Amino acid sequence: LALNRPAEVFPVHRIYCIGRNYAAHAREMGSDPTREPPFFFQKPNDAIQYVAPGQIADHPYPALTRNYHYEVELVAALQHVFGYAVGLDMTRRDLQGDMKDQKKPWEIGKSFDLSAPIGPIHRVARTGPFPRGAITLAVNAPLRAQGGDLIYSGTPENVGAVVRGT
Ligand SMILES: O=C(O)/C=C/C(=O)CC(=O)C(=O)O
Repeated sequence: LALNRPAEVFPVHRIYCIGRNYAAHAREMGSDPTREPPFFFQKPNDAIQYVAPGQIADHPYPALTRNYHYEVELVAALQHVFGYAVGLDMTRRDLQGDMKDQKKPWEIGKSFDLSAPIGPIHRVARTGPFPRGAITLAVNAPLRAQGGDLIYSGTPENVGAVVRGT
């Protein structure tokens, strides 16, 4: 995975995502954030779709779903914390919902090719830590969402459906 300086890369080992890390997102998905702590799920390495700064990526609308969602998240690249990036935890929400109903793992809804688009990693040595700050996503222009191993830290709230391109 590329860093924000040319010719430097971060070798990705595992991709962990934190589920229901933000109370507002737990609520918007219909669960009660006071009843359970956050938890982890994983995406495979080929979920990564690197998007260079200033580029518009061609992201395929995946098979099987009729309700494909974006979730924008702060990503921490670990070696302690080596750096930060902004990533999307793309979600086949209808398939995830079916698995939730059956109390089964969410893999089919969360863990598929290109389901983890991500920008460059910014070294923490240059940025410093982020004790607070906004995470924003512009969907076709307007702002919609705030908010070794990569930790997708969970979406704050305001997830939304992806509209199939032409
Ligand atoms: O509770 C749900 O129905 C859905 C939760 C998620 O999709 C969890 C996340 O991916 C997150 O918290 O970012």
